[in-house]
Amino acid sequence: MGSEGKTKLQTLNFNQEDLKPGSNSWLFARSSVRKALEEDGCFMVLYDKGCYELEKRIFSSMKEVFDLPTETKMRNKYEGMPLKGYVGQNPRIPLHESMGIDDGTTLENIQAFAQKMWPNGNDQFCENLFEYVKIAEEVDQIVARMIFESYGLMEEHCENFIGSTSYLLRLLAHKSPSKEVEEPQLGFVCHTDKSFTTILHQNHVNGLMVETKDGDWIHVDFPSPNSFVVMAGDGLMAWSNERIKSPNHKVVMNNKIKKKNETRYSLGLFSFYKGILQVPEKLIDEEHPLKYKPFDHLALLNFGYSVNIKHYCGI
Ligand SMILES: O=C(O)CCC(=O)C(=O)O
Ligand SMILES: [Fe+2]
Repeated sequence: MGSEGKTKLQTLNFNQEDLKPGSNSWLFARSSVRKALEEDGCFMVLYDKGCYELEKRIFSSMKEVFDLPTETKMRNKYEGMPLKGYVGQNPRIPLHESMGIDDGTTLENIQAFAQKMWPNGNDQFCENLFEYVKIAEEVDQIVARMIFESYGLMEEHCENFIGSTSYLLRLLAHKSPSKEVEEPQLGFVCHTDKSFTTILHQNHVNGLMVETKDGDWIHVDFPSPNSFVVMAGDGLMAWSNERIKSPNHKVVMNNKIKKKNETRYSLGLFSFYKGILQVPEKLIDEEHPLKYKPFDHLALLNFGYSVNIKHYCGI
C-alpha cells in the first residue's frame, strides 16, 4: 500500500490497422501484453471494431433482458454449468443479477437463450449480442496468440489451444444503491476467475475494482465504448506456472459520485480449454519449478469461488 501504489490499469492499443502477426506493432503489443499480465494479471485494451456504433444497441438489449420479470430470467437454468444459471435476489449481494450462455459465441446458442426469454424470439437482441461477442472473441484470440508467442511456444500449440476453447458469455447487471445509502455497496463478491482469460466490457457506469500485487485496489474506469478489460483467470495462472497471477476483483457500486440511479450493465466472456491443461515444458525451469499438475479446466468450474485452484491441482 502507499501513495506510490498503482491507481490505473495499463492501457494497450490494439487499434493499429497493421496489427498483423509479425508486424512491428504486433511485436510491441505482444511484449506489452506479457508484461501487463505478469505485473498485474489484468489490463485495459482499446479495440475499435465497430464498438462505438454497437454500444447503444448492446446496452439497450441488456436493459431489455434484465427488465424481464424474475420468473422469466429464471428460465435460464444452471443445467450443470455453474456460470450459466440466473443469479439474482441474493440477500448477500442484492444489487447483483446475472445469467450465462454456454458456448455463447455461437449465434445458435444466443438464439436458444433468446427463445427462453421471449417465446417468439428476439432477432434484434440476437444480432446485437452476436455482433458484440464476435468482437470480444477476437480480442481474446489476439491475446491468446500473443501469450503463446511471447513464451516462445509454437504456432500449432496455440492453434490447437484456440480450436479447443469454449466460451461462456455472462450478462451482468448491478443496480445502483438506493439514494439514501451513502456508503459504497458490494455488487459482486471478491474472487478470481476460473477461466483462462476473461474479456470484460461495460456501459458508462463504473464499479469494477481489481487488486494489485501490492494489495492496492484499482477502480477501473472504462474510458470509452471501445475499451475492454482483459483479465487472467486461474486457468492461465496454472498453465503459466504462476508467471501470471489471476487477480482478485469485485464490483462495488457507489452512489456518491453521480447521484444518479443508473444500472451498471457488463458482459464477461470467459474462455475455457475443453480438455486437460498442463504447464508447457518451456515454462518449467529452475526459477519456476512445476507448480501445477495437469488438470481438467472445465471441471474447475464445479468448485465454488472459495476453493483455491491450488487445492485442485497445485503441487
Ligand atoms: O461485472 C464485472 O465487470 C465483473 C464481473 C465478474 O467479475 C465476473 O462475472 O466474474
Ligand atoms: Fe470475475
